[in-house]
Amino acid sequence: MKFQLSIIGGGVMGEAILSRLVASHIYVPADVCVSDPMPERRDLLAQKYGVQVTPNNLVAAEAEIMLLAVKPQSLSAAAIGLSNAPASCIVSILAGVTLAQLETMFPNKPIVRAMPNTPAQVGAGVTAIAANALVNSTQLEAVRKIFKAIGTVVEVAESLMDAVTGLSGSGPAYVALVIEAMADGGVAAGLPRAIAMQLAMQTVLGTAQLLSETKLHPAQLKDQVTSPAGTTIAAVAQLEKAGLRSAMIEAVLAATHRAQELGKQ
Ligand SMILES: NC(=O)C1=CN([C@@H]2O[C@H](COP(=O)(O)OP(=O)(O)OC[C@H]3O[C@@H](n4cnc5c(N)ncnc54)[C@H](OP(=O)(O)O)[C@@H]3O)[C@@H](O)[C@H]2O)C=CC1
Ligand SMILES: O=C(O)[C@@H]1CCC=N1
Repeated sequence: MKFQLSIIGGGVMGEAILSRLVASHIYVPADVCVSDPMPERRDLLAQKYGVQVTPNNLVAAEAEIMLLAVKPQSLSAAAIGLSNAPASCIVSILAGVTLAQLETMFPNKPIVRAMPNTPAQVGAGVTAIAANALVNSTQLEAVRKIFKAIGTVVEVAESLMDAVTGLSGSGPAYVALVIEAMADGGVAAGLPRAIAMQLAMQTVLGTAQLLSETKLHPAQLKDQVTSPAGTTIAAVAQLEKAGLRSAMIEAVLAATHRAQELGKQ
């Protein structure tokens, strides 16, 4: 096979995955090909990572693993002529697009559906994967290795992939909104912007680390912070009044439903 790995679509996620794979020496850059329609994008990726680039998806399809990283709306166009792609294994990170749909486009191929997230850019992503019946253990291990390079990997039933998309796939945007809003609150209370941002970010990072390392339930942590008649319970009362928890639940459900809609297009 001409390439060990090809990435169809060198956008935000394509580059995030590529950058970590090259940095961790999982692939030799010359064995990787990225296909993208934009010449400027191709030039940038070739220069920055030393990989092969092409505007032609058929060229990129000559790879052991072909990773689809285009928008769901671009999939039909990107897949033209690829139904008999020589690729040994196909991996899709597209929101909403099901294994059944991919199996129709790529008949009789081993296919893995995956949902990573943007902390992949700094190796702190989380990716859920679900494979079809044709994926063998060597191929699954190779796919796991790709996603381990960008963070942690969990295997889920394919029926849960839209929910994963609604939670962790889209989740970095929710957390970013929370951090921005916390910093705005700090500024409203008189803190300089840069310090407010640092405090907000480190509070989110540190809290996630604390929960992860101690395995405390979030409610126990909240109880540890809330002194009787103190500052925190005054804030928590406001958050409950504003429906923060309900809003977050509805947000994850809305993103899950949207992923289901994207799969129906
Ligand atoms: N962004 C995120 O946080 C996450 C995204 N995803 C999924 O990853 C996929 C990519 O998302 P993202 O990286 O954000 O999107 P981007 O738009 O940044 O990247 C998609 C890339 O594919 C290129 N492209 C368009 N048409 C074709 C084609 N026919 N052949 C080859 N390349 C093509 C685009 O070029 P051009 O811009 O010129 O059209 C663009 O460079 C989506 O399906 C999304 O659902 C999954 C997890 C997280
Ligand atoms: O917003 C989207 O559709 C993509 C999928 C998950 C994160 N971003």
